[in-house]
Order: sequence, then structure tokens, then C-alpha cells
Amino acid sequence: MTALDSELAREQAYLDEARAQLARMRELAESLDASKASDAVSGEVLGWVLARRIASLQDDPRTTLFFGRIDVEPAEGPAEQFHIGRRHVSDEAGDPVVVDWRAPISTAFYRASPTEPLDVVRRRRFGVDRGRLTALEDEHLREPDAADGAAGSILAAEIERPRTGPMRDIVSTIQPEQDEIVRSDVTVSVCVQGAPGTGKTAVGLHRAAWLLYSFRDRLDRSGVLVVGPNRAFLDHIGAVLPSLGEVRVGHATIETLLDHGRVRAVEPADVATLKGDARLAAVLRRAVWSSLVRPTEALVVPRGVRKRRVPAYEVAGIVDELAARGVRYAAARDLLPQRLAHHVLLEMERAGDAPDDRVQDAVAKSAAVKKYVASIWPALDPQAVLHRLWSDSYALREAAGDDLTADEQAKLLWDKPARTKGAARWSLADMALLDELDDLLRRVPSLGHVVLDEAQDLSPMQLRAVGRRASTGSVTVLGDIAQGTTPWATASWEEAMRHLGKEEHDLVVLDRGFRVPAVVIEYAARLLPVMAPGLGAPVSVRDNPGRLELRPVGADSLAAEVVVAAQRAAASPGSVGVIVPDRDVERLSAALAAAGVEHGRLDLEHGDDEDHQVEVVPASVAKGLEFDRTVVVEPAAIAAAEPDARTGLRRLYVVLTRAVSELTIVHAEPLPDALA
Ligand SMILES: Nc1ncnc2c1ncn2[C@@H]1O[C@H](COP(=O)(O)OP(=O)(O)OP(=O)(O)O)[C@@H](O)[C@H]1O
Repeated sequence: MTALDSELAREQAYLDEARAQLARMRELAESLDASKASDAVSGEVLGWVLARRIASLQDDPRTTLFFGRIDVEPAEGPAEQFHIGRRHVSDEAGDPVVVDWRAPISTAFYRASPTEPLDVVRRRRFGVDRGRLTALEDEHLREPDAADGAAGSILAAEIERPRTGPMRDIVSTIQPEQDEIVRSDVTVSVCVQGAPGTGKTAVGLHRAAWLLYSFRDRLDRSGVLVVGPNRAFLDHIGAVLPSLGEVRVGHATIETLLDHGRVRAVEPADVATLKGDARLAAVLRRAVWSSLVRPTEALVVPRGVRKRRVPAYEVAGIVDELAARGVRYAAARDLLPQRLAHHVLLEMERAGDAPDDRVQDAVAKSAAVKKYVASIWPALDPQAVLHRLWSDSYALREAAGDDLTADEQAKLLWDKPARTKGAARWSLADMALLDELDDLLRRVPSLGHVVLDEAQDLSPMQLRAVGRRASTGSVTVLGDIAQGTTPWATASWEEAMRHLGKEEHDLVVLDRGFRVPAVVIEYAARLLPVMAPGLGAPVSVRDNPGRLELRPVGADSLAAEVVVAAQRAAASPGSVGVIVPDRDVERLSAALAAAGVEHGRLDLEHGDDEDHQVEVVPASVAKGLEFDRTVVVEPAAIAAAEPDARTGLRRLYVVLTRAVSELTIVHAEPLPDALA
């Protein structure tokens, strides 16, 4: 037995002991009896807490309880060892056997470096296979030859481990620059610009888990939300937080978040871009507040045989005061009846009556006051306001002020106005405007934290909509300007963060590439100078350079060659993505089926599952996904499907950067010049 073997055996024994301690903790929790609580309600709450605790103490035999260890030798105090894992385990005495990766002590595991050892003398990482320790890798941080920032073989093995199904967590190998983002304080909004595969999504999800652990009470109440581009993407990432023990995080797409009606219209890019412009916020604000009608007649309230009056100028004063208070339109309207009733009361007192609060209530609820309020402060709903703006050129001109040119107004008006708001054919861009209106009427409640992925694709109005859901909380914004594929994609993070209402933020650039191997990233990076000048390619951290193969073929044999490439890619374990121009999905899927290549088909609504090794992926759905090996079909057609050349090349860049190990390009048309 080598020294390494015996060390591994010792660690395995420690793991067995940790498992026994976890079982003990679980048995203890199971033995507690919720029915002993003092009353039924506390019993129910206690029962619920216990059930959650027992569930959290389940041992998953497929993983280990720890993936790393640090040996710490502080200048003062005793030397100690800590095993780091996905959850905390303690012994009978309450001493830690395994510490949670999110606990403050674990920071050193992720951040210690030879230049800043943080009292760590040794960092150990474990290789794991089906719940057993199979390898260990030690870094001695005080030794002069310890390299800074090197990607060890366990990191490489972790990345290259064949994948099927959804994305995995990266707790065992979070890198120092990633850890700094993960552990940013709950009050700090962070914006991460990172090239493909630099771990943005992984970092955002781990940040959510860390925040929930570190600020549990606060965030349990206010909530944490992850926003991603589409359902397929959410399916891809959906297992990460549950695997970290966090099931309380909501996941949404922009469509599900801004669900103010059915999207039934697709509009030209220039109209959608204009509707997404931040100037629309001022237009909508004006449309809402200009609904107020200057009172010209007194409020008259019959009380018995008398009539009480509040003169118009006095009502105007009340209205002005409410409108100036910064309260939302509908919320201020709710206050108006009591304000008016109060003035009626004052008038009664002046006349010698002695009315009490009940009289004020009765007046506020009277038909006369209701009718009067409706005449000067009309009730609004978002759909009615937007329906009017898009149908009525006069209303739009009034609301537009100096913010929109006549041409722009003409562009926004419907050619054939819907007769009623119910019949309106709303577009996706309208949803963000309806959300803005909703918030102008009544404040949309804020969550504690929002993680926004692929943020570069959102319009200013969509960013505002996400931002208002974090108005009193913070955000983690993840994206890559070079992967912006919407006509309204953001060109600057400063600007995007301003639309989100987070001018104060930390901007971090991630540039070490984990997913994409060197030959593939270098090839894809040829597109950068053309479609995102100024942005650099990531530097691949992987020793394995990967494999890139170009297969020019005749147009007649394209489908057959795609089948061959897919079969070859599927010959070894791991996921395969056949990424094709959207128009070719049917045809190529049929060719694969005819050749007996079993596969799934992704679309915006359906993500990868564990049922299929091979997935056919429309180019428009590939963003954010990854596969061990990809076959990319007809790059020129993928680029040509977009409305302009720049967006086409950006789409292609996204598609070319989905591979973890191998990229095969099959094409009959010449490749775009930028790739040649
Ligand atoms: N520290 C790490 N250890 C192990 N794997 C990592 C690490 N960081 C990132 N990865 C892996 O690299 C891959 C890419 O990560 P991720 O999807 O988060 O990148 P991204 O920056 O969001 O990419 P894209 O912009 O292409 O969507 C994932 O498989 C992720 O698990």
C-alpha cells in the first residue's frame, strides 16, 4: 500500500464516520415529537420545521459528504482541519465533522493561494465516484513551488466528466475569482461580464444558495428569484439549487415574469426595439397621470336635509397634494375618498355639527363621493391605458410630449386598432410596458434578491421590470455583450445597470474559460473583432486542447454527413448536441431517426432531460446550454437567419461555444468570411 493509498483509506474511514454522524442527527430529528407542542398551531409549525429538517438530513449515497479539506495553522491558536461539504455535520458533542461550503470558515478553502494563504497550509481536494473517494490532490500553500491559480486535475476531471441531463453544481471546485462573486454581501449588486463558459450561470446559482444560507431569515421572507432566457434554459439549470439543498428559489423567464396577458403578436424588430426604449417609461407615466381631471365643480354630499360642499379649488388642493406625494396612482386614488370626507367633516363642524369618525367613513363610502372621485381621478387598468395609446393618435401625442418624434409615434400606433382591450393582440414588448403601467398604478413588491442571467438580451424596459422586483433588494446580473442576439441587446453594462435601478454596483469580468477547450474557443473568437470589438476571448483553463473538425460536404449529402457526425459523437459516453439552423430541425431530426439515431428535440419550451444522449437543438435555443460534443450544421445559414449581419455572427458565436470537448462543423455552404 502506498502512502497515498493509506491516506485515502484514512479519509474514507472519516467519511464513513461522517455518514454515521449524519444518520445519528437524522434519527434524533425523527425522534422529536411535534404533537408535544403547547397548542395545535405551534404543533403544526413545529411538525413542518421538523419535516424539513429531516428531509435536509437525508444522505445521498451517490455523493460524498465532503469534497475538500483544509489544514489551518493560525499564528495563534491550535492547528485545525476542516472537511468541507454540501452540508454541515456535527458529532455528539456538537463539534463539526463536516462544515457547510457556505460557512465563513470555508472561504479559505476557495480563496487561499500561495500569495495569500489565509493560514491554510494544505488544501486537499477529493476525487469522487459514486459516493466513494477515489483520489486526492494536495496543494501545500507554504511551499515555494506551489503554483497560483493552476487548474488541478480534479478540476479538469470535474469539467470533463461525461454529462447527461441538466447542469451540475460546482461547489467542490469553485475558483477564487468566482468565490468572490458568490460571497458578495447581500446588499451588493454585482454585474458579471464573462465570455462563454466562464461560469457565470454557475456563479449566479451558487450566489443564490450562499445568500440563502447566510441571510436566511431576511431572504426567506422576501424571496430569491432566478430569471433566465427560456424554459429550455431553466430546465437545464433547474437541478443545481435543489442539489445544493435550496428548493425555495423561484425560477422564471421574462415571459412568465411579465405575464400580463396572452402574447399574440410578433412585431417588426424596429417597433419592438422602440417599445423597449427607456423613453417609454416617461410616456407611460404621463399617460397615467394625465388622466386626472381638474375639478371644476364642488363636491356636494347630501347629509339628511342639508347638503355639504367642498369647493372645487379645495378639492384641487387635495388632489395636488396626493399627486405630489410619490404614491402610486391607484394607491393615491384609494386615499382620496377619506380625504374628501375629512373636508366634508370640517365643513360640518364649521356649521356647528359634532360628527365623529363613523360619519367620515359613511361619507367616504357614499355614492356621491364615489361618483365624484370617479369623475376627477378615473380608475385605470394597464391594458386599457396601453390600448388607448396604441389606438388613439391624439392620446399618444399627449403622452409622448417631447420624448417621441412624430415618426416614432406613427410606428407605435396599431394599423388596425383592436376594438376593445380584450381583443388587443399584445406583443412581448407590450408585456414590459403593461408591467411598467402596473407599477405606476400600484407598486410591484420587491424580492430580496434577483439573479438575472443572459441579461444582455433584455431591452431597457424589460430591465426596468426586473429591477423593480429588486427595488429594495439586490441583483446578480450575468451576461456577455458578445452574445447579445436581440435587436435591443445592451451595449453597455453601466447603462443596463442604470435601467435596473442599480447604478451602484460591482462590475466583475470573468475571463478564465472552463467549458470550452482552447482550439474551439480560438476558432469561435475569430468572430469577436467583427461583432463585438473590444471584447476578448476567454483563456481556456483546460490542459486538454479539445478537438475541432471542419467537414465541408456536398449539399446532397449534408443530412447523411450530419448523421455520421452525430453517430461518431455519440459513440462515447456524454451528451451530444446537434445544433442546426431553426428551419432544418424537422428535416435533420427525420434523417437521424431514419438512421436509427435516437434523440430528443429541444425547443424554447423544453429543455434537456436524461432520456436522450443526443439532442437536436435549434440554433435559437442553444444559448446557455452545453454538451460534451457538439455537431454544428451550416454556420452560414445559422448566421443568415438573423435580422442583421452582426446579430447573425453573435448567434453563431453562441452556437460554436457550447462544446466541452469536441466541435464538429458540417457545412455545404461556404463558411462566413469572419470564420475563414
Ligand atoms: N469552478 C468550476 N469548476 C468546475 N466546473 C466549472 C467551474 N466554473 C464553471 N464550470 C463549468 O463550466 C461550464 C460553463 O459554466 P456556465 O454555464 O456557468 O458558464 P457561462 O459563463 O454561463 O456560459 P455561457 O455564457 O456560455 O452561458 C459549466 O459546465 C460549469 O459547470
